[in-house]
Amino acid sequence: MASFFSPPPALSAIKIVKPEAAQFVQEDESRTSSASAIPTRRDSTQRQCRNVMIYGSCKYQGKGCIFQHPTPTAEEEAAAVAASDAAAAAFENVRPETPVPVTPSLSAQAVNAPVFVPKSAVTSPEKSNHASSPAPASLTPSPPLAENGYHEDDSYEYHYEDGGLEPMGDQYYDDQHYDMSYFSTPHFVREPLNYHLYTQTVPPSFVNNSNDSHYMPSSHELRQTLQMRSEVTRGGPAPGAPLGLPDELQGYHTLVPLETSPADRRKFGQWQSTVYRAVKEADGIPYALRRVENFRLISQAAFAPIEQWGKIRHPGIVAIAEAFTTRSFGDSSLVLAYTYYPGARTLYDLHFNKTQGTTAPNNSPYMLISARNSSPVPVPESTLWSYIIQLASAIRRVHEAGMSVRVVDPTKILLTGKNRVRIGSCGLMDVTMFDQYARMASAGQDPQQVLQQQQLDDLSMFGRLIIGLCVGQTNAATGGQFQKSLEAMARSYSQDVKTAALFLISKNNPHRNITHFFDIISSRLVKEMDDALHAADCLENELMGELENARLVRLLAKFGFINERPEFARDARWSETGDRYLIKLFRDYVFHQSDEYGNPVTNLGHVLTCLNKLDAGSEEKVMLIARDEQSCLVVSYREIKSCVENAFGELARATTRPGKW
Ligand SMILES: Nc1ncnc2c1ncn2[C@@H]1O[C@H](COP(=O)(O)OP(=O)(O)OP(=O)(O)O)[C@@H](O)[C@H]1O
Repeated sequence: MASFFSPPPALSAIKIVKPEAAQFVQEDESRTSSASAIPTRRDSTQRQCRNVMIYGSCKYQGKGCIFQHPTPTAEEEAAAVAASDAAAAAFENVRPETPVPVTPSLSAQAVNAPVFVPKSAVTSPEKSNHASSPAPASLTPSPPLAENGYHEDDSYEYHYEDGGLEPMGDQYYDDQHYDMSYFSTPHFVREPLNYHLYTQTVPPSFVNNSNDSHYMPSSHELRQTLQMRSEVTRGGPAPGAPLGLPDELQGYHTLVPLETSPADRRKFGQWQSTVYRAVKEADGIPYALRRVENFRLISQAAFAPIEQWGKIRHPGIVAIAEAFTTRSFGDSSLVLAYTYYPGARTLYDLHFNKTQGTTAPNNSPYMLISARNSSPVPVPESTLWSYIIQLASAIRRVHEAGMSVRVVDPTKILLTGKNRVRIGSCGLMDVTMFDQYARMASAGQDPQQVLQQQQLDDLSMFGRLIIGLCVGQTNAATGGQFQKSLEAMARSYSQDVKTAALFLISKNNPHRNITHFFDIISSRLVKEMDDALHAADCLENELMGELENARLVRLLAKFGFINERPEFARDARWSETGDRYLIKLFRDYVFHQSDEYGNPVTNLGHVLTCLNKLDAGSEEKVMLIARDEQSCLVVSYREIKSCVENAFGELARATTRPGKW
C-alpha cells in the first residue's frame, strides 16, 4: 500500500498567547514557515536588529524599533533623522483623508498592515485609489509601525518583530486604475486579485443579454434552452414510439426513435427512413442514426462519398461520422451516423402546411419558438435571409469541395438553435443512388458534367425551398401554383427575396452558380455578419459569468479527495499533521463557522470569496483555529494553496494512473 506520510511539517500549531500590547496576533505568528514558537516582545528586545546586520544601520533606531542597536555615532544619528523625515513626508502624502474602518473580514494582523504605496505613485492623484481600499485605521506617520514591531523601508521591505525581512506586494490595489510603473517595482509580487465571482468586464448596457438578439435568446431563455437540450438528450422514447429495437448496433447502444409515431414517417425517395438517437460506446456521445430500411448494398465503393463528406466541417452542415449496413433490425438496413442536435426540428415541421395531420415532434426546446401543434409558423423576412445565407454558404462549401448536396429539402434541414439551420442527411443520396451513378459512368457519361448538373439541381431545389418557405407550401414552385406563389411572396416579402429565388431556379442563366448567387445577396451579408458577431459577444459575456465555476468545482473536488479519507481515519498523523492539518482547519474556516449563539453560518458569499482567494493564491492571511481552540495558525491563502497542491499531489502520485488535475 502506498504511503502518504510526508516529512515532518514545516508548519506547526502554536499556542494562543495573550499579546502584551495589542489584542491581535503578532505578525511573526503568521510566518508559518518558521517552526519555532512565538517569540515574545521581551525576547525581541534582546535580539540584534536585522536592519543593522543587513544594511549596517536601522532608520528607526530610537524611534520605536524594539531590537538591539549598536550605539550610533553623531553622524549616523543625523543621517537617520534625515531619512526618517523623508520617509514620513512620503508616507504623509498618501494617507487617506479619513481612515477607513477595518472590516471584520480582515485577519487580525491586517489591521496593522501598511498600505503599499510605490514611490512613483506618490504625486499622482489617481493613486489615491489605494486609500479607498480597506486601509488600516492605525496608520500614523513615521515611525508608522513601531507599535507593532515592523516598519516600512524605502525598498518596501517589512521589518518584522523577530528581525526578519520580507518583501511584500500590495494587497489592496485596485486593478482598474493601476499604473504600469507599479508593476515594474522590483519587489512587486503579481497575483490575480479579482476574486469576485461574476466579474463584469463590459458594461451590461453594451452587451445586453437580457433581450433576445437575432441568433441568441435572452440570457434567461438561453439557460432554459440548454437545460431542456440536456433533458432531451437523456430522455427516453416518447409514448407510442416503436419498441423492439436492438440493444447494440455496431458500437452504438440505447437507441431511441426520434419520430414519435408511424404517422411521422414519410417516404424519402423510394426508401422509408427512421432517425434514432443512440450513444456511441467508444466516446459516450449521442449521435443521430438514420436508418434506411430494406437497403441492399451493391458495392463497397458506395461508401466512398461518405469519406469525402466526413471531411466537411461547416456550421451549416450536420456532420457525418460514419455509415454501415446492419441486419440487427431484422432486415438489411443502411445506417448513417450524424452529429446529434438535441431538440432539433425540421423546417418542414416548423414552417410548412401539413397535408396529413402530423403530431408534433419529440419534446423539443424550440417549443418556445413554435407552439406544439401542426400549424406552420410564417417566416419573418429577417429569419428568411438568415436561412438563405446560411444554406447558401453550406452549399458553396460543398460545391467548392467538388461535390453536390443532393438533398436541399425542408424535411432534411434542421433548425438547431435560434435562426440556426443546418443541412442534414448529407451523403444519404450518394450511397443510396450509387448504382445509378455507376450505370451512368458505364454508359460513358462525363463525371464532371454529371457533377455540374447535380450542382445546378442543388440551386433549383434551394430556389424552390425559398419560395416554399415564403408561402408555407412544399409545392409552391410547381405548375399552376408558381404564379400564385410569386404574387403571395410580393405581398409579404421584399423584391430582393423574389430576385434571389428566381435566380436560383432560372434555367437559361449561364452565370447560375453559387458564387454568383452571393453577388446577388451581398447587400444582406453585412447585417447577418453583425448579428452573428453580436451573438458571439453575448455568448462570451454569458461564459464570463460561468468562468469561475469550473475552478471552484475542481477546488472542492480536491478538498473532497483530501479530507477525511477513511483509510487514514485511525492515523492521526495523516490528518493532524502537515499540509492535511492545515487544509482541515481551513475547511472548518470556510464551511464550519458558527455565530456567537453557536448556530452554523451558511454564508455562500464567504465560501466563494475564500475559495476564489485560495485559487488565486492570495497573500492575504487568515487565522485558522484548532478545534480545541488551544492553538491557531496564521497563514496566507498562498500557503494554503500550496498545501492543497502538495496533499493532492501525494494522493495523485499514489494512484496507479496519473491524475488529470
Ligand atoms: N442530426 C439530428 N439531430 C437531432 N435530431 C434529428 C437529427 N436528424 C433528424 N432529427 C430529428 O428526427 C426527426 C425525424 O427526422 P426525418 O429526417 O426523418 O424527418 P421527417 O420530417 O420525418 O422526414 P422523413 O420524411 O424522411 O421521415 C425529426 O424530428 C428531426 O428533428
